[in-house]
Amino acid sequence: MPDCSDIADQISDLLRATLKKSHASGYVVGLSGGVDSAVVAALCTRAVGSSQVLGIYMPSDVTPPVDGADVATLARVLSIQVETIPIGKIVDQYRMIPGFVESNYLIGNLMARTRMAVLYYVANRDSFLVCGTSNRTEFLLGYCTKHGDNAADVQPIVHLLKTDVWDLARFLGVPDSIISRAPSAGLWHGQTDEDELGICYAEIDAAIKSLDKSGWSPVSETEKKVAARCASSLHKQNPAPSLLNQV
Ligand SMILES: Nc1ncnc2c1ncn2[C@@H]1O[C@H](COP(=O)(O)OP(=O)(O)OC[C@H]2O[C@@H]([n+]3cccc(C(=O)O)c3)[C@H](O)[C@@H]2O)[C@@H](O)[C@H]1O
Ligand SMILES: Nc1ncnc2c1ncn2[C@@H]1O[C@H](COP(=O)(O)OP(=O)(O)OP(=O)(O)O)[C@@H](O)[C@H]1O
Ligand SMILES: [Mg+2]
Repeated sequence: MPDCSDIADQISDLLRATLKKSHASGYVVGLSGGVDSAVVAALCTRAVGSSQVLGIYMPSDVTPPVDGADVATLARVLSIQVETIPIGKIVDQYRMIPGFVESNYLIGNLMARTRMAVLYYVANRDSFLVCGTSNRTEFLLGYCTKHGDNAADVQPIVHLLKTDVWDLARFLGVPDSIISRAPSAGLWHGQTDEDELGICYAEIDAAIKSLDKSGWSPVSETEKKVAARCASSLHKQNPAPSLLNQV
């Protein structure tokens, strides 16, 4: 991977150019206490200044208090404003759907889409853009809620693997408590990315690098698993199939 300083400069250029072209007033970022959103908030601050960055912390009924503490530490370090918008009661309203089925999976995806709706509400309210936090590993694996946490106006770190995001976090001075925590979507108690995916990020990223080199011809079992997951979630990356181009 190129030098972190070059990467941060390139991303800052993208963020400045996107904001200028849009005539928007700043960036809104969903802050979870996790490393992806922390890195994105740090990059936005570096690019456009802390007064043009607004963090939104959206705890649910299953959010551990440590997340809020890490968000507060990050806000202090970056000197950015953070609004807390709890989503528990909003998500609860979905239970009024006739025949509602209670499951971590269904509620989890509703939470991710609720956070997306809140971020766009704030963007509309303040004439801001929603800054995305997807990294290349989760983008390729489709490890995200479609039209939920992957929905944004700009995706500054989507070309970086998760292991590269950790390097960039260290370079940017993201607090250690955030860098050292296990990645989690936080959609249910005890959820971690690596448990749900069944492979650790170091192995996934090594497989992606090897696939990049071989032109995506998988050899090892891990490469086969990763490639299969990527193939089955391509619909999350591509525009919805339509006949538009045939008109
Ligand atoms: N072939 C196809 N062509 C077009 N569309 C297709 C499709 N197959 C499914 N779909 C659509 O996609 C839907 C399934 O996708 P989706 O709704 O995303 O749901 P799905 O991929 O099943 O679940 C989301 C996964 O991402 C994880 N997640 C979510 C949010 C945040 C994070 C995080 O790391 O922070 C992780 C979550 O824990 C879960 O494992 C289907 O219900 C259908 O509407
Ligand atoms: N409690 C929350 N409050 C605000 N935004 C959230 C919350 N939970 C998730 N999000 C948003 O959803 C995004 C996707 O979550 P994801 O877990 O992939 O990233 P992360 O929490 O920043 O880092 P990590 O993957 O290491 O946990 C977050 O980056 C953030 O923008
Ligand atoms: Mg997280």
